[in-house]
Amino acid sequence: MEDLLDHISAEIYQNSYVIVDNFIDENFRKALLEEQINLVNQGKFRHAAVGKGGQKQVRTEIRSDEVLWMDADDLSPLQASYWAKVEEIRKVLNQRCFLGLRSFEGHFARYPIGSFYKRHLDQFHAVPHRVVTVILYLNDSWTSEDEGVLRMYFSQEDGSERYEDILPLGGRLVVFLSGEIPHEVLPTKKERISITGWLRNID
Ligand SMILES: O=C(O)CCC(=O)C(=O)O
Ligand SMILES: [Fe+2]
Repeated sequence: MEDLLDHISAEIYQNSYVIVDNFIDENFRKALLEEQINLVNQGKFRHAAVGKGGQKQVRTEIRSDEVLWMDADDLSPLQASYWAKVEEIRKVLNQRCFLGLRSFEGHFARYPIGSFYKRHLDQFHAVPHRVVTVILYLNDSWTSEDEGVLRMYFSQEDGSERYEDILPLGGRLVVFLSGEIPHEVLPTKKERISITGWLRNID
């Protein structure tokens, strides 16, 4: 974990994003996935909203995933174990990148077949406190035919833009600066399961 934390902080510092494969081992991934599927089956997931506070609304033309927010005071042992790993990332990013990260918030996400999340930034006027986005994919298998990629956009020095498509491979962790990298989830052809969270500069 030490080397990995070094790697994550160095990449965030230099490139504003990092992708780590096999961030969790297969047994842990399968257990988290099973727990999440049970919660889905219990009807606990809701259409995700966009915006914040009074502005919050379900806009399925912008995002059509379903989410369940994690309750920091009521985490299952598996969730607590993932939370602890994110806590390590939070600390190393503060030490090496001076990001002043104070807390984490996160939700489970389920993208049913055909769902997507249009291009956006995770940090904007309504949610200014999200500094670092942390996504963990839990899917059993994924190929390019399943689509549903995370597309991240990068502006280049000549003013043009390039993008990179990231498959939501199980065990893969994606970390990036919430206010710097516009991204979207392209329509998925297979149910797509993940945990998305944000390290914030408030408590
Ligand atoms: O699941 C993903 O790949 C990205 C999700 C996302 O952009 C978000 O929830 O803000
Ligand atoms: Fe996002």
